[in-house]
Amino acid sequence: MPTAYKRILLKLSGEALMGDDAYGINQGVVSRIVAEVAEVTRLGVEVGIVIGGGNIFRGMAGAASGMDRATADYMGMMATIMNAMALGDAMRVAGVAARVQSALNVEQVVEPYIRNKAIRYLEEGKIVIFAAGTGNPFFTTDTAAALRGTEMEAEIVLKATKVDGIYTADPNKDPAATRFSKISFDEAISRNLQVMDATAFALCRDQKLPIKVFSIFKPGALMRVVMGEDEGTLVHI
Ligand SMILES: Nc1ncnc2c1ncn2[C@@H]1O[C@H](COP(=O)(O)OP(=O)(O)OP(=O)(O)O)[C@@H](O)[C@H]1O
Ligand SMILES: O=c1ccn([C@@H]2O[C@H](COP(=O)(O)O)[C@@H](O)[C@H]2O)c(=O)[nH]1
Repeated sequence: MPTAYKRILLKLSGEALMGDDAYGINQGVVSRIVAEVAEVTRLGVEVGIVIGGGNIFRGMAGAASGMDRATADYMGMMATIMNAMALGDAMRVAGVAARVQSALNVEQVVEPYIRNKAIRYLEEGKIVIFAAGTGNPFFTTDTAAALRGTEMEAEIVLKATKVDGIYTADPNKDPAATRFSKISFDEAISRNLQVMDATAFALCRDQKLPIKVFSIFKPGALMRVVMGEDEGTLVHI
């Protein structure tokens, strides 16, 4: 069976990397994610990854506690670099070819984001892990996923998160919330659904780049999404 997509941009939740731990990176979780991504690349799918930072630092929390927002956001972006390095190293251990590129310059540690080089890596079958979000404060890694997905000419952004799709309300707060199997960008934005920020939704809508939201905790879900099976919630034009 052919895959539904040739090139995908996978947004991995930072918070999901904690597993059952209180913070940080759970190696068991990271190894399982690496195995699932590797399985997809073996089918010939080109994979770019944007990783979040919520397991280490979230800028809004810093700002809420009195820290300058931009400073807090730069700390958040640096947290995503740590996650990207951990993921890249787990890929190396698993024998999976991967490169980390950062939107903030930390050249002694990882290479800078260079669009053409990233595309070449993807064409060579290497996974590219995009670190440091967009490189700008006041944004999120969801928006970075929309941006890199557009730049890489991916066919879809896959948001792998802690819930199994988009609900009428946050399912962690409202047990009566029901899941959409698909929803338009306009409806997701007008309903102000907080699963993804409005900037990310708007960029994907304008670039006609669909999004699929699914659970990172559900084994095999990534493969099912890549095979075009019914999984999670599709956000469409
Ligand atoms: N309408 C909704 N449908 C689904 N989830 C929602 C909704 N509204 C809010 N959420 C919340 O959004 C969360 C996912 O977004 P969040 O930004 O917290 O995580 P992430 O982007 O996957 O992770 P990170 O920011 O750590 O990288 C879910 O865990 C859920 O609690
Ligand atoms: O483009 C970006 C991306 C991220 N940030 C900051 O990093 C943290 C962590 O990212 P999450 O998307 O929440 O996982 C975020 O809260 C921002 O503080 C950023 O400033 N710019």
